Amino acid sequence: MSEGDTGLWPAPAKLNLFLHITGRRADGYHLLQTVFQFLDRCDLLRFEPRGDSELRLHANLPGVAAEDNLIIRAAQRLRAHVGSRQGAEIFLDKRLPAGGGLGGGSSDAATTLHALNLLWGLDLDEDALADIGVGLGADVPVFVRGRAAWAEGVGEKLTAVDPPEPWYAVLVPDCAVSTAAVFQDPELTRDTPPTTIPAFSFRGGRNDCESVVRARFPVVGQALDALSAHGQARLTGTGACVFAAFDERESAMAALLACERAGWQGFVARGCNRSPLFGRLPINSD
Ligand SMILES: C[C@@](CO)(OP(=O)(O)O)[C@H](O)COP(=O)(O)OP(=O)(O)OC[C@H]1O[C@@H](n2ccc(N)nc2=O)[C@H](O)[C@@H]1O
Ligand SMILES: Nc1ncnc2c1ncn2[C@@H]1O[C@H](COP(=O)(O)OP(=O)(O)O)[C@@H](O)[C@H]1O
Repeated sequence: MSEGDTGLWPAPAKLNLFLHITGRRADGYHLLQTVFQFLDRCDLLRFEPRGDSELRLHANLPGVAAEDNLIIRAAQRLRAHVGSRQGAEIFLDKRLPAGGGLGGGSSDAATTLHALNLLWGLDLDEDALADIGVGLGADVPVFVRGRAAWAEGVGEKLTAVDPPEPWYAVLVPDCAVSTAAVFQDPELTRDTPPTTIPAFSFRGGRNDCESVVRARFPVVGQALDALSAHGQARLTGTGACVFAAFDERESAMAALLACERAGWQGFVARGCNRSPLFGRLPINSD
């Protein structure tokens, strides 16, 4: 798929600018406070109608069966919600690392909900799509709504915010971090006192998962240390990706190049408070 193809739908990455764990629900899920901001780095999807009820996925994502892919699961939930049996041919050009804390799977699901809502003429509003999305994962609603957000609860209670939109150098350590394993670790900090939006500085911020991830996945700690030589390095989500913010693209590129010379892989991307998906959608384009 080439980016000039007008039939392409972007599914952007996100960063967690900070992540505090403030408690735990009776069902074991953790209560969080976090800020989500999008990146202009995206997976690309294409959707074509079918004359039958088949949902077919063509994806360059080895290791994830089509029926487990959040794209197919999103399409099935959407159909179940409206009682439709419409089919689709779906193409995924996976560009974001999977399982890196960049939310690519959740973002693919959100883009699928918006695109099939349009393709199938369902006319569901954003609230309905976000409700369908939260059943797929706590991160899906923020991608459906497409606005940088302060998030609470398990990540589904969203308040739109407008942090600075810096350039980020992102390192992608060669390891997959299991979100469930991090949340099960007895050493995890679970009692950070809740803070408020006005009290929070969008420039800084701590990730409560960092010490557990450093202990379990030394390569992530090494990536944080490598990037720390150039800026304030943080973990996104439960990792494995780490990032640092820069005012200028050139500074982010210089940091990335220095890390690449030391053997790391990564990319530079711009922070966006409006999801790149909004450039594609006919709704909410105010
Ligand atoms: C913590 C975040 C921050 O963005 O991490 P990343 O996935 O982005 O790294 C996300 O909210 C993750 O959301 P998501 O990736 O959808 O997690 P899920 O699949 O719903 O949950 C995976 C497992 O993690 C644990 N879990 C997840 C979220 C949460 N608030 N509390 C939890 O305890 C649960 O054990 C759950 O079984
Ligand atoms: N479309 C998809 N893209 C990426 N991962 C997917 C997708 N569908 C299902 N998955 C599964 O979800 C897991 C988490 O994916 P992802 O959202 O990329 O990471 P994270 O939750 O760390 O931000 C992957 O390891 C993979 O097993």
